[in-house]
Amino acid sequence: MKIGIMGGTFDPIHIGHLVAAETVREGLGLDEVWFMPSHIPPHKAEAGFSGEERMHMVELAIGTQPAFRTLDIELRRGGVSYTVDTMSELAGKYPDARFHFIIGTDMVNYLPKWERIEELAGLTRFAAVGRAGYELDKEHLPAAVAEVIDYFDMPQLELSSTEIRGRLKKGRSTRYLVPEKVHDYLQRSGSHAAYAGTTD
Ligand SMILES: Nc1ncnc2c1ncn2[C@@H]1O[C@H](COP(=O)(O)OP(=O)(O)OP(=O)(O)O)[C@@H](O)[C@H]1O
Ligand SMILES: O=C(O)c1ccc[n+]([C@@H]2O[C@H](COP(=O)([O-])O)[C@@H](O)[C@H]2O)c1
Repeated sequence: MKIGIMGGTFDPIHIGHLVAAETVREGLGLDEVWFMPSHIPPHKAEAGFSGEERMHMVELAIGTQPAFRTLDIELRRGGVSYTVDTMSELAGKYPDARFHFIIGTDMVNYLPKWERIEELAGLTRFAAVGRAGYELDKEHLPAAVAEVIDYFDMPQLELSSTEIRGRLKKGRSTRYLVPEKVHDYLQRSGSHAAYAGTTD
């Protein structure tokens, strides 16, 4: 089995995440992509939506693609979600699977700062998808890391969860930027009000 792991904070999930996952699924001929919300992201502020809410929105978002699944391993483990801990747990649980961890090119230059990155590079390959404004730059990476990165072009979507949260805060529309069911959930859950006091 060839499995893509789409890790993220998903605060909330948006169409950029889905296009990234679909691009790599097709490009590598993956059997499945597992969407994995982090508990506490290693290098950024804690999410505004709870883990339960973020997972629920991921479920709503991936509903119609049979190759997409959710993975709650990091939410269940708790604490800071270091990818190396997750991938070594997955390697033990699924010895026959080959994993491809999907990241935007914004994350690539930053890989050397990831927890125990050389160990992680022995546990998974990375599939980097083009993110608007970020060129892939493998030259500054340690060889062991550069070797395990595959690159895929995707339509550039200049979109982030930060943009979605900003819109929610201002009461602006998020329709079409997130899947319809996520949009409806955000409307119903009163998240405009929930985000009114946050700072980003
Ligand atoms: N528009 C996009 N195009 C390509 N990749 C993306 C896009 N948005 C996010 N990603 C990638 O998806 C993964 C998970 O992203 P994450 O959940 O942190 O979303 P984000 O939009 O970057 O969030 P935030 O704005 O809160 O930092 C990361 O590897 C990120 O690079
Ligand atoms: O393990 C690390 O040190 C590490 C550092 C930064 C990001 N990650 C993972 O990369 C994925 C995308 O991160 P983020 O912060 O954009 O949500 C998510 O699964 C994070 O847990 C992992």
